[in-house]
Amino acid sequence: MTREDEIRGRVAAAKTVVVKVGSSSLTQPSGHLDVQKLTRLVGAVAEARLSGARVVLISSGAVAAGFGPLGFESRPTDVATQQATASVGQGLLMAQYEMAFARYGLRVGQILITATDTIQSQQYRNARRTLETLLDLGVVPIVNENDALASNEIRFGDNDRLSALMANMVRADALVLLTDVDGLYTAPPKEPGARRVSFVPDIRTALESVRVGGSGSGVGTGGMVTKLEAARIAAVSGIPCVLTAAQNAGPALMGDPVGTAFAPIKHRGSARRLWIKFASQPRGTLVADDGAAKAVRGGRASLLAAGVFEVSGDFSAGDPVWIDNEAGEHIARGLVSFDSEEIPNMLGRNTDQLHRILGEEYAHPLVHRDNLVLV
Ligand SMILES: Nc1ncnc2c1ncn2[C@@H]1O[C@H](COP(=O)(O)OP(=O)(O)O)[C@@H](O)[C@H]1O
Ligand SMILES: N[C@@H](CCC(=O)OP(=O)(O)O)C(=O)O
Repeated sequence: MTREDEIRGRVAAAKTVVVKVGSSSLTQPSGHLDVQKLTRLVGAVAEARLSGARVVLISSGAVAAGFGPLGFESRPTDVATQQATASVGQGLLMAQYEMAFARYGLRVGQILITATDTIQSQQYRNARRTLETLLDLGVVPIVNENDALASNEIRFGDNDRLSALMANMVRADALVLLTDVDGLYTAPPKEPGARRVSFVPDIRTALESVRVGGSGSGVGTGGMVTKLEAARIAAVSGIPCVLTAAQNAGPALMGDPVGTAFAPIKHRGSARRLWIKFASQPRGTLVADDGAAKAVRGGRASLLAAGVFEVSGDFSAGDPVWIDNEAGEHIARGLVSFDSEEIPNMLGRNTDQLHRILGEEYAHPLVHRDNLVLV
């Protein structure tokens, strides 16, 4: 058996699988929602579900479903109107999914998610618990970014990365990315001579032999760039990934050699840490002295106030921050345990001093090692 066959086999045997479908696979050429395409996709997902897999569907398409009913000729371009359109379209999109899955006797549940909602450990655990419970109940969770509320800077930006993060969160055995091309090509598919790549053994070196571009459809957002990012997040999370056209959803889920398969390059790491690494948008910086930087780089140390001499940014306890070294290089990111105003008083003080001068609640690391990832 080749390595590719093994990866395809793992996708077919997945107990939990995350399937992501992009706007370009759910829309007509005009950009409006294409109910037939959605219905066909649901057929493939329902079949996997009814054969025993737990399936999470990450679906774009809220803006596509909303702009027609609002009387717009085309997809709006300004953020506020896009967000309002998504708010209208999300309900319409879910109504179509509910109807389509009901034909198979399946229930769906909606989850709308934003980066900031899920970066703090409490919310992360809540999201994870809700997803697990939905899956235990046999429901197909349908996830989209919370477009109506997410502000531009903190958006995941597209659903590709979100799908890989969700695959992590639910500890999926496979990720299937569905789009409007039948796989990764050696160059943007419109270019003459571009060929489909059927297997990527190591995503870290894939970009040496392929050229990727942005969205070709005008309705998608990330193009192949964000799909490869998603495949990379999956690969470093130990999750096999297949990228193919939405029409191939059924065969892809059954392990047939369609699209592009990406091999995982690591065993499964800590899902929580990967989430911090890939989903967080740091809101400030703690500058560590040489000793603390070395300890953090070593991999198992928390960042103590004693080893930090500078803080910048405006953040609250639980927010993500950069940890920089004295040369100003980012060495790690982590979730900080104190508000930015509390930290100046703590800098350079050891745990005893913090306890004595500021009180017990300050005698803790600025960033606990469980909430810290190296970059
Ligand atoms: N090397 C490549 N291989 C395949 N597709 C590519 C490549 N470079 C750019 N693309 C473009 O990426 C598009 C898919 O991304 P996108 O439109 O964002 O889809 P979705 O809405 O499914 O997220 C394809 O239609 C294609 O035009
Ligand atoms: N969340 C947005 C879509 C984001 C988007 O276009 O993503 P994608 O088509 O996956 O590149 C929506 O539902 O319209």
